Amino acid sequence: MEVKARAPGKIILAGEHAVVHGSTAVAACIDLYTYVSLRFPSDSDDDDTLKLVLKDMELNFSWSVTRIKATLSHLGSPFPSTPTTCSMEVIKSIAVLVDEQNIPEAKIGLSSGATAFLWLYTSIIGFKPATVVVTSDLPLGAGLGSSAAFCVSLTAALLGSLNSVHLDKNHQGWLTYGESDLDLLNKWAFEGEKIIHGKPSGLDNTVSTYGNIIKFRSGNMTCIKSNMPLKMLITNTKVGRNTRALVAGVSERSMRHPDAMSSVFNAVDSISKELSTIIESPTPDDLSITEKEERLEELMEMNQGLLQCMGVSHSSIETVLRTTLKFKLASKLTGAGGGGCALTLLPTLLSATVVEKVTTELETCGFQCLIAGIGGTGVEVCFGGLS
Ligand SMILES: Nc1ncnc2c1ncn2[C@@H]1O[C@H](COP(=O)(O)OP(=O)(O)OP(=O)(O)O)[C@@H](O)[C@H]1O
Ligand SMILES: C[C@@](O)(CCO)CC(=O)[O-]
Ligand SMILES: [Mg+2]
Repeated sequence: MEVKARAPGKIILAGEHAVVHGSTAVAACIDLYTYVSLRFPSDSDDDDTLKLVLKDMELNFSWSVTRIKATLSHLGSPFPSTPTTCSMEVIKSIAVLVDEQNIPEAKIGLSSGATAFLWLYTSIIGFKPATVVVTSDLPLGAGLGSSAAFCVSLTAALLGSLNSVHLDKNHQGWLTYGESDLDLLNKWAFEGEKIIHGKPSGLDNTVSTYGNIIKFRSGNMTCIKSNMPLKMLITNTKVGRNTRALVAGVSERSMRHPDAMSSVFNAVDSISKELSTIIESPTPDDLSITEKEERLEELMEMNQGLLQCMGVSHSSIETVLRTTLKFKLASKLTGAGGGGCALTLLPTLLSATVVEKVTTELETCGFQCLIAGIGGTGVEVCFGGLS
């Protein structure tokens, strides 16, 4: 049997980092996906290996199931309906299994992904041989939620292989999970994100699971129905960074300056709330589309200033801000910052010539630009053929 799953990446319109400290954030999924295929060997195959193939990275991991079982069977796996946090002790045991794979130094960042994989696989499936193949449209470690899309798509494929989920396995093409299965899936993906991020807010896995545009605060989400066109240029500075280190850096700063940082987080909370109100408010209302766009641009600039206060901007992001400002366009970093991607609002009346000019200038700096569709469906699974 083969189960395929795909989960989208995301952009954060407002509230990254502050959301880890209890502020509101607004995020939308984008139409770039991570894909997972899960295949169990037939009973006649004499196969004792669990394989993880990271196709885009040209990396093949393979573990003996007997060896994994010797390391983890004391946990009582599998426990698919009880999402559980991987303890530090178990992370260390899994790290030994991952280290044995001799990941090249240049790709060592993938070890946290491999650790999350082993935790999710053994917790949900147990000790069974299988081959899991992962591919992704998303740049890794660039602020577009690759870690969450990885955890969500993997969990979707794993849960999809169980008989306990409520899915029509004869359906041809992509299928969405029902609400209670989605809730379970999201909880497991959050446990995977904890292994990769350290202290995630849950925003990224939630938007990848449920899709749409969401407002999120302290683990609770509300879907936002946008009443205006939202076209964003995404610029990838290609400066690598790691969300875990950036999140830890903000927490350290907030321990050194608790009062000042709490004011920063409060200001971000107000920005996210105002931004979601503007997006949702009916048009024509008291504000025209252009007026709404101007307010959004101002809020994005304010949010970017506060992200600078948190210490997560980067000279490459400042270059994007300066370049887009020459064309009177507002930008902010998106995701964890420290490099990675920036968002630029493209107003409805902006001419195609200006979009082309700004894109060319950003690309001349060595950056990569794209316009993604935002706010579509979240995670999906597939058992049959895909047309
Ligand atoms: N397709 C994938 N295959 C394996 N591991 C992955 C994959 N995608 C992400 N990861 C894991 O997630 C890590 C990147 O996560 P990180 O949170 O730092 O960045 P991001 O999720 O792309 O950005 P952000 O969290 O700011 O949105 C990778 O180093 C890897 O360990
Ligand atoms: C930086 C952060 O706010 C968003 C990363 O995409 C971390 C998180 O919310 O877990
Ligand atoms: Mg991430």
